[in-house]
Amino acid sequence: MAARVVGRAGRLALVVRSSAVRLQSRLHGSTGLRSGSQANFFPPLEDAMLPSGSFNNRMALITGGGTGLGRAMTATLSQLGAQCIIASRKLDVLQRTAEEISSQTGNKVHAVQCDVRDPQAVSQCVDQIEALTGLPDVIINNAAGNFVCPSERLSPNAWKTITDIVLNGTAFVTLELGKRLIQNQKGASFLAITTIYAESGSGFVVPSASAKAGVEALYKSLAAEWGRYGHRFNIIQPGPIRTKGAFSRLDPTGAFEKAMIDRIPTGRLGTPAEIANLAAYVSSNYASWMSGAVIRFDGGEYVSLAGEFNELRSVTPDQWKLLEAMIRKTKGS
Ligand SMILES: CC/C=C\C/C=C\CC/C=C/C=C/C(=O)SCCNC(=O)CCNC(=O)[C@H](O)C(C)(C)COP(=O)(O)OP(=O)(O)OC[C@H]1O[C@@H](n2cnc3c(N)ncnc32)[C@H](O)[C@@H]1OP(=O)(O)O
Ligand SMILES: NC(=O)C1=CN([C@@H]2O[C@H](COP(=O)(O)OP(=O)(O)OC[C@H]3O[C@@H](n4cnc5c(N)ncnc54)[C@H](OP(=O)(O)O)[C@@H]3O)[C@@H](O)[C@H]2O)C=CC1
Repeated sequence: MAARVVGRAGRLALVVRSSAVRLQSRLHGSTGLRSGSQANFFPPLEDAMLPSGSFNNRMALITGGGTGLGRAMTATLSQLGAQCIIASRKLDVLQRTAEEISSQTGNKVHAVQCDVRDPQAVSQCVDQIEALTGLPDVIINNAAGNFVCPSERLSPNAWKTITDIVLNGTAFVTLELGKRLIQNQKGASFLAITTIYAESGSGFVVPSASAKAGVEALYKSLAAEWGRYGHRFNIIQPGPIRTKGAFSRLDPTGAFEKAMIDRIPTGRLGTPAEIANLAAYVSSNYASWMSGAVIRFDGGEYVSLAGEFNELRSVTPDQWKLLEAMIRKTKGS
């Protein structure tokens, strides 16, 4: 009896699987029933969302602001009136970005070299910022390092490099600025950019997952402790958004991108402008009651990966009739 049930279930699974695969390949190539078409429902809007002038007379520090998502956040804040400071290791990249953005927005963007792994360099960078603009009102901890690697291949220095940039770097920048802001009785909005796997953990990016989880604990803890000094601490967990920095280190051959898009319910990657709008909102006075928040911004990827039954999206209506009939026939346990 048991063998008959297993046999029938096995045959059904095969039928369901093979017809789903046939349908998938007819509609969308070899994999992914759902990629592409539903993205039309979710077009990305690229223009700045907040009223112009929302950041007038405000200073914003964005670490890693020379490239990728940090650059997009800088462009949006600058467009909305902020004077921005971007900081990272490569001064030439920072200077190019700063010139490009200020020439478009008419607002000054300053470039300051800083390796966030070095607490002394961070302290000197903050000295420079104080001299250039005064202490910032907005701090976005966006700088990061990452690469995919089986954990058994990680050297101690590989582990240290990622955790130093992501966790220690964020802590050094946050503590240095926090202490000086407290001394000067000035409030500020702190935002950390983490990732959806800071919550779940993920194989093959273990130093990054561990360090990003640490950043989330740091920001939630300080949200509780430093509200009394006028500081807000929030976190954005982005899903996949194409940048050279991330994609060259996480998907160097491009082999995983389609599978990744297929599992995103909104059917597409995010865009830098979309996350820049969210970061601007969280950092603005429109969000002055938001602190300790963790905002997942991933097109639905996290819940899509988490739900055990989500693969049933590929079951067709005819197959559902068959499945329902089988389930209804079952009596007792
Ligand atoms: C389908 C998937 C596609 C995309 C997925 C998209 C979204 C999913 C969620 C994504 C989350 C993304 C999170 C991110 O953080 S993306 C940000 C990526 N950007 C960067 O990493 C920019 C900065 N990175 C760097 O500068 C370098 O990559 C590095 C290595 C982090 C730091 O450079 P540095 O010069 O300081 O360090 P090195 O001396 O080169 O290396 C130090 C140490 O690490 C070892 N190492 C380096 N690379 C590797 C590697 N690929 N594999 C294993 N080990 C590596 C290196 O050998 C050194 O160790 P020792 O030899 O000294 O022992
Ligand atoms: N793109 C994506 O899909 C996702 C990105 N994220 C997060 O978004 C943020 C931005 O990533 P993204 O724009 O994609 O990638 P980038 O590689 O473009 O950005 C990383 C930035 O960090 C800076 N940086 C690296 N190491 C240091 C250091 N030691 N000191 C100071 N700055 C440093 C780099 O500048 P420099 O080399 O000049 O130092 C670079 O500008 C990161 O926090 C990342 O973890 C999270 C989830 C998904």
